[in-house]
Parts: sequence; structure tokens; C-alpha cells
Amino acid sequence: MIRLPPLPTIQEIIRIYGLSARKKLSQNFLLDLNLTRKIIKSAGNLKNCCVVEVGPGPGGLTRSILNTEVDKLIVVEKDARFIPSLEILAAASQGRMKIIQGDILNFDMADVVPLEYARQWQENTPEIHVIGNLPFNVSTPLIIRWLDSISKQCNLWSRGRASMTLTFQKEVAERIIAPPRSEYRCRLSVMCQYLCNVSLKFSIPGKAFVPPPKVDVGVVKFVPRREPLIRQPFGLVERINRHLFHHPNKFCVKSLGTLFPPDREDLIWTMIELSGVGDKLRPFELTNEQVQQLCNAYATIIEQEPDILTYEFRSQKSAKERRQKITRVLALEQRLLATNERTDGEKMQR
Ligand SMILES: C[S@@+](CC[C@H](N)C(=O)[O-])C[C@H]1O[C@@H](n2cnc3c(N)ncnc32)[C@H](O)[C@@H]1O
Repeated sequence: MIRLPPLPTIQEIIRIYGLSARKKLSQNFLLDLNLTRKIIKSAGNLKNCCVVEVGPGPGGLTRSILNTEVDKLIVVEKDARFIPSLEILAAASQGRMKIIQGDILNFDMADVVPLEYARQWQENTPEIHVIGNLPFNVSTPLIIRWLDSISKQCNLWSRGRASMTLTFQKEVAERIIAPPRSEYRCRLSVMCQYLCNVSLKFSIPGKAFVPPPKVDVGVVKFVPRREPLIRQPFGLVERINRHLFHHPNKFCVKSLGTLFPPDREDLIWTMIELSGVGDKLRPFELTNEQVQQLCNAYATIIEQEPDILTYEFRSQKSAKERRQKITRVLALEQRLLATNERTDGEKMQR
């Protein structure tokens, strides 16, 4: 293990630089180095890896990352007040740490991760990890955005199957990992699980943070799957799940009904029949595989009847906008499916 030289404690850094947590920005600091160590341990072996830490704040987690044999650490922090304290860590890091002041929501991490850490998607251990204790109102939209990138193997995930260890409000963490029939099972569960192996590593009581949030926190690890459990474009999977979980406790036929125009009820039954998923199941009971069967059935239906999408995109203002949106969606979905098939073909040839 690499040890950092003696440094002021995080509490001292906060005092010296006057780094009070800003409630407006939902800032809660983790100052207990036993907990920061535990988070970093749950990310896995970081030896010779490149880590991107999002929202390092005063640098508690950052120190624990630097105390491993990590090869490169890139931190992305939005709040300029933290940069001088992070510079102290960078100076002690023996050239391993780089600071970027920026908003992770408008930032492509692939731009800053050196190519030497890139690996083939199919390779065993990811060499790139993302770690972060972000405000809850940032972490959930961010994970959806990153799942989209994982599905397309773009942005950071054009460099391989980078894993993520992130904190969430405990209840959101429970939703992410919820198995079928769990009270927490929802759209987020399927969206996360079809693309990643997800595990709740441990929970941290809110009172461990300064200032303490009103809720407890869950540390979740995401490892992108080599093959997604649902082999359809992200937008299509998202659409089906959005409709399905609109009524999580009613029979699926009720939720699926909203996918089709009122005069095409027949398509609900076509979808049920094509999927082989019984009509007496409720969305929260569906396995990821059953959601896949429903997505495949829907894809077959819109392939045969693309006009059905006119109903799905009825909120677009004019008929012209609707047509443009449908053309874009279909072209994108077809392109993505073609890419998947090509990759499969190439794999089979090897
Ligand atoms: C909950 S605090 C945690 C700080 C530190 N990681 C810790 O555990 O003590 C969240 C941090 O994320 C930063 N942050 C919030 N939104 C961000 C964004 N969009 N991009 C980058 N950093 C962000 C905040 O400024 C703050 O430093």
C-alpha cells in the first residue's frame, strides 16, 4: 500500500480553508476515514488502475483512493472553493492525481482518461473505476445517463467496462438492487440490472456525514455486464419500463395498454402472446428476462407497424415534429440493433 506523507486532517483543511458545506448544493462531507476506506475497499482492487472521482469536496474519499496503489486519479469537482485543498493532495500524490474543475453533468470522462487504461469490452477486470459520493439530486440522473452510455459503449465506456461505486439515498440503493417481487422493484431496478451486475455493499447512517442528511446512505457497486440481459436499444427498454411501472401492482396488460392507441387493444394481446409472459403477472413480479421478452415483442410489433409510434410520441406538437421524431428513433434503434448483430457476428467468427 502506498502511504501519503503526513498531511493536515480533513477537519483541519476544512477549518483552514473555511470550507463549510453548502446546504443549497446538498453538500454532506464524509470525514470518518474508516468509512472512506471501506467505500474504496468495496470498489475492488485499484492497483495499477485509473480512477475518476466525482465530487471530491474536501478530499476524504480522495485520500483513501490515494492510499491504494492506484496508478492515476482524476477528480472532477464543480465547486471552486475545494480546488486549493485538493491541490495539497495532488502535490502529495507523487504525480498520480489530476484535478479538473467542472460539472460532471456536462463532462465526458473519456476525454481525460489516458488511452493506456483502455481495455476490450470483453476483458475480465476493468482497469477504470468511477467512484463518488455526490449529492442525491445529481447521482440518480447521472446513473441513468451513464447507463445509456454503457448500453452504447460510448463516452467513458468506449474505453471498456469501467465499474462504478457510488452512494445513493438508501431507499434509492434498495430500488437499484431490488429483485422481482420486492417492494422496492421499479423501473430503475430493471434499467440498472439489465446492463450491470449491481450490489449494495453496505449502508452508512446519515449521522456519519457532516452535516447529517435526514436519510441513510447506501454504497452501490455497478459492474457493466459483458452482454446486456435485454438486447434492445436503451430508448426502447426505457419506454417499455416507463409504461410497465406506471402501475407496478396492476396486471401488466393495464400498463401495456398505454403503449398503444385506444382502438388498437388487440396489440396488447399480440404483445403478451409474442412475449410468452402470462397476462396475470404484475410489473413488480417480472424478472429481467420477462421484461426482455416483452421488449422483444414490442420491437417486433413496431417493426411491422411503425405507425404505432405516432401514438407514443403524440406529445410532439405538430405532425411534422412527430414524423421527424419517429424517423429519428427508428433509425437510431435500427442502427444500434445492426451494431449489436455485427458485434455478435464478429464474436462468432473469432
Ligand atoms: C455530498 S458532497 C461529498 C463530498 C466528498 N466526496 C465527501 O464524501 O466528503 C458532494 C460533492 O460533489 C460536488 N458536486 C456536486 N455536484 C457536482 C457536479 N455536477 N459535478 C461535480 N461535482 C459536483 C459538490 O461540490 C461536493 O463537493
